[in-house]
Amino acid sequence: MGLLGGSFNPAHKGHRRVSLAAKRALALDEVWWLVSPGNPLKPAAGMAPLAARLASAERVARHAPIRPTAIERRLGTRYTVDSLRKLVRLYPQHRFIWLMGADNLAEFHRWRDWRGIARTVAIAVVARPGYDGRALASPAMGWLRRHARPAGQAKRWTMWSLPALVRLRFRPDPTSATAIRAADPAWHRRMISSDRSGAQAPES
Ligand SMILES: Nc1ncnc2c1ncn2[C@@H]1O[C@H](COP(=O)(O)OP(=O)(O)OP(=O)(O)O)[C@@H](O)[C@H]1O
Ligand SMILES: O=C(O)c1ccc[n+]([C@@H]2O[C@H](COP(=O)([O-])O)[C@@H](O)[C@H]2O)c1
Repeated sequence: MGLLGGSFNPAHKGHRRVSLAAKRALALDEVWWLVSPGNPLKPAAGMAPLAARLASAERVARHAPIRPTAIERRLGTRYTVDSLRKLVRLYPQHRFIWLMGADNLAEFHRWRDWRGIARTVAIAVVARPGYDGRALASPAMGWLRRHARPAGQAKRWTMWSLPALVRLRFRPDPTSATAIRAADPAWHRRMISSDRSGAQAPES
């Protein structure tokens, strides 16, 4: 399974494209979207309610092998390292790979126990316009570089010993939630609040 964590404030076609391209490149069954209760590094101001963000994710993921979830709310976790440790225990039948855009890799050294994340699951980084240079020069990459695997072997990721990092290059997609919010600050008011915001386990 691929895991794409995010604020999804709101979800957009970049999330969908990246997920489907990663699914193909890594031969994944599905991509689960972890719609975050709140990114620990982002201010709460300007963050739409979880129900609206999850509803936007459900809309964007429609008819795709993508499962939007608010599982971190159910697990009571906010830091990725905690979420991943719980998911790995909860779903021993699955192997997980963490997907993230290059913008997140550029900041990865600020995440709680980021080396612990890399020791828990494999990581796939997707190129993102404007961020790739910074991501490559980032403090986390200084450590992760020695664990890099060739993209040509990406489909074998479940065989890799950890830590393992693969950089995937697809046609870059410049879509960003920041630009969408700037053009339409009230987007979340139109989202029908969903009963499912209580965060289904993906298989429940
Ligand atoms: N266009 C894109 N190309 C590659 N990765 C992306 C793209 N958009 C989002 N991502 C990745 O998806 C994950 C969730 O992103 P997020 O929900 O923060 O969207 P965003 O567009 O980056 O939002 P914001 O502009 O508010 O920071 C992150 O790992 C991010 O890097
Ligand atoms: O665990 C951390 O310290 C941490 C710090 C910043 C971001 N994250 C996670 O990174 C993912 C992407 O967040 P965002 O807001 O850039 O979409 C999301 O799952 C967050 O919970 C996690």
